[in-house]
Amino acid sequence: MASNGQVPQLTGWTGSPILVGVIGGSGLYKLDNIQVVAEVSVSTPWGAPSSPVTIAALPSGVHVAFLARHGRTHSITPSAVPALANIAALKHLGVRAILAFSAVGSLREEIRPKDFVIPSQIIDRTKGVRRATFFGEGNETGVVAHAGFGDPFSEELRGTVEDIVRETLSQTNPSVQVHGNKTVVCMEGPQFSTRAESLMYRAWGGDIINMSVLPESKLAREAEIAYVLIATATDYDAWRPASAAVNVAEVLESLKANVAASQHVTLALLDRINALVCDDSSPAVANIKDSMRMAIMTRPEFIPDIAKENLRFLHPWFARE
Ligand SMILES: CSC[C@H]1O[C@H](OP(=O)(O)O)[C@H](O)[C@@H]1O
Ligand SMILES: Nc1ncnc2[nH]cnc12
Repeated sequence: MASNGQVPQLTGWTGSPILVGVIGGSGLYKLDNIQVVAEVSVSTPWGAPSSPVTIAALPSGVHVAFLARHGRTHSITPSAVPALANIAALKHLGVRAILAFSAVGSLREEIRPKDFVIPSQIIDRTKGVRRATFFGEGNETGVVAHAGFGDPFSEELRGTVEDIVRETLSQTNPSVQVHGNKTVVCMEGPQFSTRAESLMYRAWGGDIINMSVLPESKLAREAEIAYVLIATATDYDAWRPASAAVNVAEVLESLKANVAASQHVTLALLDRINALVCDDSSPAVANIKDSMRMAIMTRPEFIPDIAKENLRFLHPWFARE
């Protein structure tokens, strides 16, 4: 913070690369108890992110980045989140790992409202209205890439995040349970599901449901960023016959406690995840780095210059081939 108490507003970041980014979901619009050192308005070839990126300094001196998915005033619908700009902005700052928070509905009795879930799989129920790739659309028409997405979350970080979340909450929020290896259904929204849909998602093997993990996680994969979802349950969606179907009032009731717990969890995670990704040879970094080079089908001489120029924002190696 500047000596006049104002946070410097920047248009770019010239400090050392920021390795860990946090995307805050519903209710989580800022990080508490971490010193904010700057706010950066990053402009990307895919437009402006949902909010300026807050740069914060941990007591260790490590810098981290924070972005509010729906904007700081929650004014962006799930379908309209500028996910390409959000991921590109974080990548441009140097981010190698994203911890993405999300409020979710529970499709299982044992996942109770206020519990935390670190999922391992996704079922896509979005409706094709969200641009879901950096390759082959918009100014990037003419370059085709197929990223691997069989394991949609970082397999190298997911278990560690789950352990740290469990360890932290056992001290700060002992009644909260932490669930791993679950499947998140991502629906379009903004309306919640019908009871029939909710029952169908259970039959498909869905454990939790949100409106946000796609295309965010796909774009992170294309940006070669390790991505982990930290889901906090707010409700039982619409599948329980004897209970009212989910509504916003019910979500808000759990959200306050979930956000307070998420702040504890974030503080505990940031230094440790940063330590895991600061080494180039760590599996979390090495296993994803350059993965997109192998995923591009179009020969470099056929890729339009504008596409190369834009994609260089994400992958500096791109236009030089
Ligand atoms: C407020 S209920 C529906 C809304 O909440 C979740 O948002 P986020 O993932 O950003 O926490 C869910 O995905 C919906 O967008
Ligand atoms: N039941 C639900 N469906 C979709 N997104 C949600 N976010 C929180 N609860 C949800």
